[in-house]
Amino acid sequence: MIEVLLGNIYIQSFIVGLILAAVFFKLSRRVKLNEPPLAYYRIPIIGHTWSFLTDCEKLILESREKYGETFSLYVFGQIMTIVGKETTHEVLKNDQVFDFREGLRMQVPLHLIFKQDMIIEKHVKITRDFIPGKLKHLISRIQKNISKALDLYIGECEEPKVIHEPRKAISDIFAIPIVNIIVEECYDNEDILETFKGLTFSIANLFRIPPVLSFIHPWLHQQFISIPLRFGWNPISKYRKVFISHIKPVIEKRLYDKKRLGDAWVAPVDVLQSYLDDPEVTPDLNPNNINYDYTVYAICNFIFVSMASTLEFASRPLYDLIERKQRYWQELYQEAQEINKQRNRNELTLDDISKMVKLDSFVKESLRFSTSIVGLPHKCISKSYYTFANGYQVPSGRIVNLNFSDTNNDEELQGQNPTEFHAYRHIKHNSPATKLERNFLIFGGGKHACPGRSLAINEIKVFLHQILLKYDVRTDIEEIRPKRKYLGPFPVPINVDLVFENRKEIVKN
Ligand code: HEM
Repeated sequence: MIEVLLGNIYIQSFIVGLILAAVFFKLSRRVKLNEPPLAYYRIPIIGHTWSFLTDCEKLILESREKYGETFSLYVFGQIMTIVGKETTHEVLKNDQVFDFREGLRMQVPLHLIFKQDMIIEKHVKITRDFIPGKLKHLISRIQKNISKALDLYIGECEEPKVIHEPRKAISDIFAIPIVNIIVEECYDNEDILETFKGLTFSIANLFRIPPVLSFIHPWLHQQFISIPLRFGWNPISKYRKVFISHIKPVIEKRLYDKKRLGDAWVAPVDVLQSYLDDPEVTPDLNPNNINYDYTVYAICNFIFVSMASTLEFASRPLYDLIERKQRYWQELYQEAQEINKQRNRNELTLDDISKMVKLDSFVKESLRFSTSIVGLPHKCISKSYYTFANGYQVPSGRIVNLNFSDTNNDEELQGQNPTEFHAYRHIKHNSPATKLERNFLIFGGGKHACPGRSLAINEIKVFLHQILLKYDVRTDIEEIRPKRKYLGPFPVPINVDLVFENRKEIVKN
């Protein structure tokens, strides 16, 4: 019967008419938006993808010049909007409309890796409470651990010592203080160190998978990258066993000591303890009743967020310093020595570290130069569309990227010669590296700005301070920067051999 009906030409025309009417009705109800100009491209489907990957700097600069502050590009099968210095803060401040986590999810489904959104929320809260509240206490441990790690991975260099793959050595050095902050007892446990680093790199590598399927539809890429996770594979599963075998005895001992000593028990100051203090994880202080699954995912989330960015950016200031050795090394050494003398070579306090103003400004300038050309993808999550203050409108679901180079190259925001590395440009504005400002975007901005930034900056400063006092570092390679400056929008990491030698001049009190 149905076949007969469908075979009838009148019925067929009626069905096609209905479908067309439905499509027309839907389209006519869609509000016509005043979208940002879509930059011209020659090849359909490919759009701007090729130039975005091979010469992003030129593509962004030329599009900015031609179309103004806000424009769109067609990359990997979807339109992305790029906003410049005027609109960047509108995106960062408006977290009800522009969501960075959702933006990241389009690339890697972090919510499936860490299982629950709640873990991410709690993690952010714990970082916000823990880092500023405890940094004063942690700074002593950070110094001891960086010093130990330097001894371990660089050591005494009576004779010049070549460090091959310094990026790896620097990651190893930074992993030690970070692990110590997460689980105090485990910082020198090799299995745990390897687990923490392995986990960070496994998740970070997922971001490197090019979203080729997005050429057909972005949804397909998201499904493709989620398939292994939906079928039970998870980068965390690989490390779970080692993790639990080491963390479980630590948790059991803490709970046992707490019960035994009562008020006399001094709780360790670390991230694990912040989770153990949560009644959801440890409802009755019973070691047999710990929500280990939750603890593992929560700690893994902390590891990934704190390690991935710190390890990514930690080596850059050292390379910048070596590249500009003639100009800055001696001056920064003198500042380090002066502060060291004032403290009688005792451990530094946070106040002492904040007195390293030249080093701080140097680190800030180095990080300013480490930002990608465009980045921090935010997804527009408003119900139907959003209208920017400049009048342009973007539909819900649109990815909005920030044009960092527009902010970085602006003379009004950065001062004279913004494209040149000028280490002390931030001193006169009394603007330390941890301060969130319109001209410094590496830590984002608004309500979701990085809550771990004071930890990261202090670690980098302590690391450089100790290097300056102990070593003379050089490279025998003439051009340390790779020929190609950017890979897509990201700066190509520098990783040339470094030669360390003990500093000949003895530090005198
Ligand atoms: C040089 C090192 C670091 C860089 C460049 C960095 C950068 C960033 C950026 C750009 C964001 C997004 C900000 C936004 O949405 O506006 C962010 C968020 C975050 N960072 Fe960092 N970060 C670093 C180190 C750390 C460390 C060491 C921790 C933890 C101890 C940490 C914890 C977090 C958390 C929890 C968030 C999410 C905040 C939220 O969603 O409200 N970061 N970070």
